[in-house]
Amino acid sequence: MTEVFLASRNPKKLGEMQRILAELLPEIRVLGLDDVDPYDEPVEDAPDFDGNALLKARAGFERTGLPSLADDSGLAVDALNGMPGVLSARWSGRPKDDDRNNRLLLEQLGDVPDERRGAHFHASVAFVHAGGELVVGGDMAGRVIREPRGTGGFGYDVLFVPDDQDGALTSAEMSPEVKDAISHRGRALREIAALVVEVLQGS
Ligand SMILES: O=P(O)(O)OP(=O)(O)OP(=O)(O)OC[C@H]1O[C@@H](n2cnc3c(O)ncnc32)[C@H](O)[C@@H]1O
Ligand SMILES: [Mg+2]
Repeated sequence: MTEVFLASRNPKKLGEMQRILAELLPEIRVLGLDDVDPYDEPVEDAPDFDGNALLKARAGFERTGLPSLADDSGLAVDALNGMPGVLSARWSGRPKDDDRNNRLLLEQLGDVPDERRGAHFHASVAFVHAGGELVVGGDMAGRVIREPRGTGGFGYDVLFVPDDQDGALTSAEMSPEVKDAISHRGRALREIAALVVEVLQGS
């Protein structure tokens, strides 16, 4: 069984990446941080998504010796000048809490009219292995609505209506397959996939 380490503690994110990778490499085992001996995880203090993805993937490779992937992602809201951005996970403070983050975002955007509620998700996916490292990005454009809708996905999905798919459903109301097809994470992971497959099949 081919193994890749995915340096993430977010089970929903891990699940999405596992799903997308399984399509490309049916015999793949994706290990998360909970599946390996604990190590001191790096503080996600880089100024941008690429930097944070790389520092998580580098630490993963150094500690496990396995080809390692990491995703750093977030929601960039136009009316907030691109925030929460790299601060998305803990926007309303520690410990990380998706519902509290969503409530805070809604409050902050309370006076922002519909035509100025544009936003996009970004994911940077880094891949670090014995032969080198690479980072690629993907985006999903849309807008922030005024109350949560849907039970799928995670994080800010309940508040986000992607422009794709007629701009009707939130990314929490879409099937997992549709979200993967249009999401920031799906786009970035599919772009990096050829190299991942090559490295994993050769190992
Ligand atoms: O760092 P790891 O351990 O991978 O897990 P994390 O949840 O802390 O992940 P990030 O540091 O990359 O923060 C990403 C945050 O951005 C938000 N986010 C990212 N992708 C999302 C998506 O597809 N749908 C909804 N929210 C998303 C959500 O709040 C995440 O917690
Ligand atoms: Mg994080």
